[in-house]
Amino acid sequence: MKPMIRCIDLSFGYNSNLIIKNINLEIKSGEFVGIIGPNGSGKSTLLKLLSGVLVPENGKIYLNGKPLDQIRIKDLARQMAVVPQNTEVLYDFSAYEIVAMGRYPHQGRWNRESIQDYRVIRKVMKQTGTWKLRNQSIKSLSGGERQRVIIARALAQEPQIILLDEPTSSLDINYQIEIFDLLQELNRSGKTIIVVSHDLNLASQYCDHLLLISKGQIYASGTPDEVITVKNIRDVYNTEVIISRKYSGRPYVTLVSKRRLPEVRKDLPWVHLVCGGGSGQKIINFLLEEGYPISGGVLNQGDSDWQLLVQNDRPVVEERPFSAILPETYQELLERMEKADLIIVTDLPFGLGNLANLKAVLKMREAGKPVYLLEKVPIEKRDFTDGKAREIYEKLVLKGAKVVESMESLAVLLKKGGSI
Ligand SMILES: Nc1ncnc2c1ncn2[C@@H]1O[C@H](COP(=O)(O)OP(=O)(O)OP(=O)(O)O)[C@@H](O)[C@H]1O
Repeated sequence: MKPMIRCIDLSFGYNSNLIIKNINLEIKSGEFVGIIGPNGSGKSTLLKLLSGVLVPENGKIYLNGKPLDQIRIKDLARQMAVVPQNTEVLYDFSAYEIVAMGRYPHQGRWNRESIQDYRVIRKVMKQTGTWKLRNQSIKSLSGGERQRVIIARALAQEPQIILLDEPTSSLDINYQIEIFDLLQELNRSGKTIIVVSHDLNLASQYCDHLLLISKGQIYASGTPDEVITVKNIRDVYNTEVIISRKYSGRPYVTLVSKRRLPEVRKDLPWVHLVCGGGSGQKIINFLLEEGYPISGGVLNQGDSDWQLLVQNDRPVVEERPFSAILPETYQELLERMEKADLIIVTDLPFGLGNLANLKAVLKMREAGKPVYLLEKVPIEKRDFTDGKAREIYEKLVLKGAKVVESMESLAVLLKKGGSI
């Protein structure tokens, strides 16, 4: 599919100061794109270039294959609507009148409002929950209500694309969620949404694609999982964070004061985790927040536990997606496990592809390394190796590996020092 928006070598500066430097990007129809980045990195400037408010110094922008600078203003407004950062309205219009202004690209110079205009205005005001506010003065509305009216005005243009510059910046958390829910609904109904946001967690939760801007360039572009990583945030914001995936399944950023950063604490034992398929999420979150030095693996690239460890910059012994553990990876695993002070095995399913993990754990236990088996789901229910996994598991228990039934009791044991 052809991109809806395409930027080639885009550069722009106010005066002689280059703010946007050689940006190349493509946005497809139906995408929900978030533009994130620190203050002054150029997010609003990029949005203004995309909407044609600013003209690039160099490079080209195409909208549906046509150069943006060759599209007449009214035609552009039928395809693209903008919700600017400052939605302060100076005049005392009613909410209805504000939304009606969005119909201008569909009206001739002297045209009055038609039945069709009225129908669209009513539809978009109902869609945004603002119809009941239609006779109220825009000045009398709360920030959240006013923002929804401004979004309704954008929708009244009946555009394919809506660009929004920090639409939730002055809103409380309730309205923030409400606005992003509304954007999601609009996106699901087919609109392409491009939103600048300072809120990494809202952007991560709602957007399919993120552009992380740093010093006028795209530092990272991809899914929230690809972009929201400890390393990217450290590099671009110069800030330490912990990334977890507690509720939505999307990366969630927790800010950590540099003073109490639980960066790998040297006084805590090194924990190696054998996990996979999300079975390690809770324990990884706990260990990261407590500052344990941790590693994991063997994990297949792309696995959710692999993702969480990699996003948090922790060492992982990895294998290609869907590939079984190869002999050289097994060797690497043994070396990694040898360095650890203890090993935790979560209640992951075992198949022939990852059975070598369990073999390595047994080898370590035989050499005296403490091993904890976190077992909420019994091994019989997750053994897909015709009993081979169960056999190793039983040997492990015989050799003194400790079976722990809940994350909470494991946490208590670890706090006591973790030795068996
Ligand atoms: N009209 C202007 N004239 C001169 N410089 C400007 C103008 N608008 C923005 N700038 C400068 O361009 C740089 C990028 O600004 P921009 O508003 O695009 O950043 P941003 O990433 O949206 O920032 P923020 O998150 O603080 O809103 C900043 O250094 C800013 O001071």
